[in-house]
Amino acid sequence: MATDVHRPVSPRAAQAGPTTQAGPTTQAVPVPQAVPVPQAVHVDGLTRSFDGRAVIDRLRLDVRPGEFVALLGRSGCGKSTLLRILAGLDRDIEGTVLVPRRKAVAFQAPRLMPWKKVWRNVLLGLPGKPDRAVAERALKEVGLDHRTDAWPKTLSGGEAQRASLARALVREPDLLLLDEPFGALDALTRIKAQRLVGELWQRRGCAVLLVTHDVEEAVLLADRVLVMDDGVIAHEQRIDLDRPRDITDPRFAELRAGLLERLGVDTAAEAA
Ligand SMILES: Nc1ncnc2c1ncn2[C@@H]1O[C@H](COP(=O)(O)OP(=O)(O)OP(=O)(O)O)[C@@H](O)[C@H]1O
Repeated sequence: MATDVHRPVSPRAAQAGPTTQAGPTTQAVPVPQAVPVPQAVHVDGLTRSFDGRAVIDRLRLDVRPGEFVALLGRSGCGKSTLLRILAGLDRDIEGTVLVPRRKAVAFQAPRLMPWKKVWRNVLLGLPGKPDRAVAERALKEVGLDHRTDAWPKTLSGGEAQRASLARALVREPDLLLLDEPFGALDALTRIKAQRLVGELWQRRGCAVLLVTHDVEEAVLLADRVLVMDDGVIAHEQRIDLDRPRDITDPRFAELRAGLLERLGVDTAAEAA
């Protein structure tokens, strides 16, 4: 797997390491290079400051190839900032960030170009001549091939989000970064979209990092749930449930309650 290095890393640091503690900061190198690493994501000593305030503070994180990781945390704790850094959209950082070259990102807003038909939106930014068949295959995978020639403004919210997912899939990512992709969807469409992402992940085998506010969604989909606080990964919970997951399973409820507690939500008050 070809890897983008956003900062230098020693061969030792590129090995699998602990995931929840901060490490030393390294010097910046402007040119990304390809190196083989055993992780889909390796972050060490990552710091990102805005106006002198470190929103991310010597953060450490590893994600294995093919692993599904969900990232929770209170509003403003830096989840989207971390995702943008992993996507290569923000390079004003200190520390080490290694991510696969093949990565794709989908945001809460589908970000489709209104003047391009759905299939052309799916291929947006891909090098080479647009190949409609490639777009059609991805649209079929997300159940949207019947809207191949539609204009974005005629899509429902759920359809637009599926088009956005198709755009991510055509990149054949080793790492799929999802920033609240279901946040704007109604409850039923959201459940369908969650299922779809779960299926796509199992079929594609890529690593996924999902930023969400929804604890249930995190427990439903992820192998591991991380809670971000004070600029670091403050808590990590492995989800040891078989798939497909049953939200009525008492263990599911237990994991959900434990995470809510970590997030400072009073579950007794919630149940009342
Ligand atoms: N470009 C920027 N300039 C200044 N401050 C910023 C910038 N981008 C993010 N921040 C600040 O960094 C902090 C983290 O923002 P971020 O969007 O990463 O939080 P988040 O955890 O994703 O929040 P939410 O869950 O509400 O989406 C916030 O205090 C935000 O105001």
